[in-house]
Amino acid sequence: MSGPRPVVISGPSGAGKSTLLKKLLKDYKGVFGFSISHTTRDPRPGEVDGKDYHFTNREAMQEDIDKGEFIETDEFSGNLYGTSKSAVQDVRAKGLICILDVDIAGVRHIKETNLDPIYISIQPPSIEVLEERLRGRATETEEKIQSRLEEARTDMEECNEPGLFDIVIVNDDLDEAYEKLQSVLKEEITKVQEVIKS
Ligand SMILES: Nc1ncnc2c1ncn2[C@@H]1O[C@H](COP(=O)(O)OP(=O)(O)OP(=O)(O)O)[C@@H](O)[C@H]1O
Ligand SMILES: Nc1nc2c(ncn2[C@@H]2O[C@H](COP(=O)(O)O)[C@@H](O)[C@H]2O)c(=O)[nH]1
Repeated sequence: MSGPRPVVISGPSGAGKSTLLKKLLKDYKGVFGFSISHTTRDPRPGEVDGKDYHFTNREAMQEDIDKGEFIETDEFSGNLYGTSKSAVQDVRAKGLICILDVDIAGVRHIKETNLDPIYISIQPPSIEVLEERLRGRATETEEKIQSRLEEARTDMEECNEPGLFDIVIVNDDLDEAYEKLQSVLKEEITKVQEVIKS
């Protein structure tokens, strides 16, 4: 499919991906579109089905996976997550920059496809800060916090693997991290803005 390059955002749970993406989507209305993933986890307070995720159950999701409807899926912290082909096509059909928020296993799966996105890793300044953020968000049980921190240790080690990401952004100061994110995406943003103007 032609159009702007998609963007894959990855990084440990609690690093600040959603915070940065919400700002980006708000500041660049009509430029970006979010690929709405499927998940078997329960919605958090305030999350909306069909907006934040397609909340589903394991049986239904497995059936759709077996039908070949997903680009990639992964088991993360006891739940199934996945990007459906239609989630990406819906955004790209509108000429928008498609943003995918996936874990590091998802990044590796996407590398095997012909999507050709820009790969960005958002990292916390340290595991201690990450733990504080996860606890501060107050959305996970103690067991889930521990399992997410375990996944985070692997992510923090693997993110600097040569060729895996185009850029690793450390989200310490939010404004600085957002500046870096915008600057990596500038070329694609400009392309879409020029199409809008023409
Ligand atoms: N630079 C920052 N400084 C301080 N707090 C931050 C910063 N960035 C994000 N946070 C806070 O950290 C918490 C986790 O952020 P967020 O939910 O965006 O993480 P995430 O990477 O999207 O996690 P997940 O993958 O679990 O969805 C939130 O409470 C958010 O407000
Ligand atoms: N491989 C995939 N990973 C995904 C997808 N959607 C989200 N995620 C990742 O899951 C964890 C946890 O997310 P949370 O919303 O439960 O906190 C996080 O790292 C996301 O990036 C997906 O479609 N595929």
